This record gives sequence, structure tokens and C-alpha cells, in this order.
Amino acid sequence: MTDVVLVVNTGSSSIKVATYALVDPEEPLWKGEIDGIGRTPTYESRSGKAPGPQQAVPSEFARGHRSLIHWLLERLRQEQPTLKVAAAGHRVVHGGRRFSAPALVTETVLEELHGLSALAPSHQPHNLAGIQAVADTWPEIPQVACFDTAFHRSQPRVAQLFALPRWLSDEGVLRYGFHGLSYEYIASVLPDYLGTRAEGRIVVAHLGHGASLCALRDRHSIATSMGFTALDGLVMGKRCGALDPGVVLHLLRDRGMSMQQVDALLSHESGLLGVSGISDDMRDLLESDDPHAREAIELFVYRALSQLGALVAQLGGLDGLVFTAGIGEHSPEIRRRLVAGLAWLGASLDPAANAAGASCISSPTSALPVHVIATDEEGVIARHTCRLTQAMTLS
Ligand SMILES: Nc1ncnc2c1ncn2[C@@H]1O[C@H](COP(=O)(O)OP(=O)(O)O)[C@@H](O)[C@H]1O
Ligand SMILES: CC(=O)OP(=O)(O)O
Ligand SMILES: [Mg+2]
Repeated sequence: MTDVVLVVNTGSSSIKVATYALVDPEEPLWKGEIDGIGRTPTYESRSGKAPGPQQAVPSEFARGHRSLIHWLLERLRQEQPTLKVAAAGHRVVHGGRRFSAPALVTETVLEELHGLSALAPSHQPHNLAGIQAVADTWPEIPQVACFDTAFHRSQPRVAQLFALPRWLSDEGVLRYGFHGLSYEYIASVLPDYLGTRAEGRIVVAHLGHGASLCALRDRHSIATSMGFTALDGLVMGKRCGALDPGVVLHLLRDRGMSMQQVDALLSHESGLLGVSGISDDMRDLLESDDPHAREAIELFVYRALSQLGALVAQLGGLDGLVFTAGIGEHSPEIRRRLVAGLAWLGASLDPAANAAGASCISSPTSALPVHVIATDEEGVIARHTCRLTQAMTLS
């Protein structure tokens, strides 16, 4: 039996589960992933480097994140019967003001995290369901919560403030930012791609089903596009991104919509899905000739460029751009359009490198290096979990 750390990363459209050796959590021993949640979920696993075949998830488990997590844990037990799960680490989207670093899960911690569920309703309940599912299956093992918000907690205060009355900021109505585990990973490997330039002014574009931008200086987050919740910022699969709050008031006051209806509209019926009327998945829109699909993509790119410009202004220039996550890693067309919009910064693309998904996709004459880096939230969680659980056994 090999002692392993189990990692659970629940996103809005995917659940990724992975195992790592407890002593040297560098490469995963096994990975299982469900993609396309909310549409037709498919499952793929890999042991070592070779991916296994894709398969549909049995329909009785495809109802939602909770049953899918249970199904994934069962797949792990069947596919890797000789592994002994000794600890588990979880992505938890919202850590509020209190959690600026990973934390061992205790009853009190869990209670606090449940209290933040209203601020991340499309994620936090699923993240906590993962913790519960692991506790039900392996009741004795320590569990660690790793937060999407933690990486941004060191931002300057002005970047975290809304222009709201002070008492609200004092109570924690702040811009928290998300996708921090992904940004933490990218920041950790940046020198491998950019050398000493990595310490300069970098924007990372995490473009997945949920999407955000992060401005890094000295590999620390100084500003990001998401705010109090993961609704803010870029156009996303189903989320509206930045919105005049007057629209919310209009829907409630003049349209007579209920709170729940407005919540559903902004979180599940907007974004690429709402504008296209076709799909929340960028792949479907890129394949479509429908003018509404084209407009949704145009808006995605337009908003991303506007917000990128704002981050470049805060950084006072740009020394490098990184694309990551589902769209960022896999869509040459979206990368092409975004880099074309940065010609004013001297950015130009190497079309062949971009089409091939090379790690450096800028042309040799580009003033701005542009890279594609596959993110590794699971690896970050595994290493935090090993460190914290080992510290616990030593103390
Ligand atoms: N080849 C591709 N071209 C365009 N978009 C893609 C491609 N592959 C994946 N995507 C997009 O990536 C999204 C999923 O991103 P991912 O980061 O894996 O998910 P999550 O945000 O749930 O963690 C999908 O919704 C899809 O729009
Ligand atoms: C915070 C967030 O938007 O996460 P995801 O991209 O997994 O939906
Ligand atoms: Mg994700």
C-alpha cells in the first residue's frame, strides 16, 4: 500500500481528483476528471502520463456536483485499490478575511466556511460537500482547505476597497479575488519561462468556465478582476462579469424579479450562454456560425481587453502575458484575438507556435513575451496539504 494525499478540486464545470505520494508530492500518481458539468459530464482518468479513454458519467450520478464527487471517489477506489489515503486537500473558493493561508479542517473551520457559502454559491457548497464526502469515506484522515482568495490577501488595501461606506468595508465587503491557487502555481513557475523578467509586471489570464485576470508584480498579486464574489470581472460561461449595480436594482424594483430570480439570472443564465443563447462552452461558440455566438465571443474578447488595459495601467506597463485554464490553454483563436488587441503594447504572435499550443507563442520580434502555461491547482493543494499535515505530526 502506498500512502497518498488525495486532492479534490471542484470548479463550476469540472471536478478534478488526484493522488500524490505523501513523501514527494511532485507528480500525480493518478488523476480523475469530470468535465462538462451542467451539460453532458464526461469522465477521464490517467495513471502516470497516458490518458485513459473518455467515458460518459452514468446518468444517475450526473445530477450535480455532490453525487459526482461520490462517484469520482468510488472510481478512485476501484482504479487504484492499492493506494492508502493518508490525508486530503481541497480547493475551497472563499476564505473570507480570516483565511490568508491553507488551514487544517476542524469543526470550527468548517462552520466558518459554511458561513461564506452565500458569497460563492456556485462553488463553496460543492467544495464543502467534497470535504464531507472524504470525511464519510476516510473518517480518520486530516483534511486541509486551500483557498482561492488567499493569494490576493496581500494586495494593497486600495485594490481591495469598494467605494462604499467605510462600515461595509470594515465588515468585510471587500474585493477578495479568486483563482488564487492557479495564480500561485503560475507565479511559482514563471522564472522557468521568463527568467528574471518574471519578477516584473505580468498579467495572467485564467480563462476557464469561470475567468479572471491577475496582475503580478514581484510574483505577488497586486490587482485582480474578480471581486467580493466570483461574479465580477470578465464575461464567463454563465456569469455576467462586471455589471452596473443599477441593473440589479432595475431587475428587483422595476421588473419585480425576486432575489432568487436575479441570482439565477446573473450566475447561471448570463455570460457566454446568455449572450449567445446557445452554450456556455467556448468550443461550441467557436464552431457556430450563429451571429449571437459571434457576438458573445466578441464581447468576451472586448471585456477581457478592457480589463487587461486597466491592470496594465495599475502595473505601469507590461513585461509578460500568460494564458492558462480551459480556454487559455486550449483556444488558439481566443489567444490570437486577445494578443491582436495588445498590438499597442508591441505584442505580436507566432501563428504556428500559437496553433501548436507551444509554451512561448509570441513572435521573436514581439516586445511582449506571451506564454501558455497549463495551470496545476491540484499540485499546489497537494504540496500545501503535505506540508501542513507533516507539521501537524511533528508537533
Ligand atoms: N479547445 C477549446 N477551445 C475553446 N474553449 C475550450 C477548449 N477546451 C476547453 N475550453 C473551455 O474551457 C472551459 C473549462 O475550463 P476549465 O478551466 O477546465 O474549467 P473550470 O472553470 O470548471 O475549472 C469550458 O467551459 C470551455 O469553454
Ligand atoms: C472561482 C471560479 O470562478 O472558479 P471556476 O473557474 O472553477 O468556476
Ligand atoms: Mg478551474
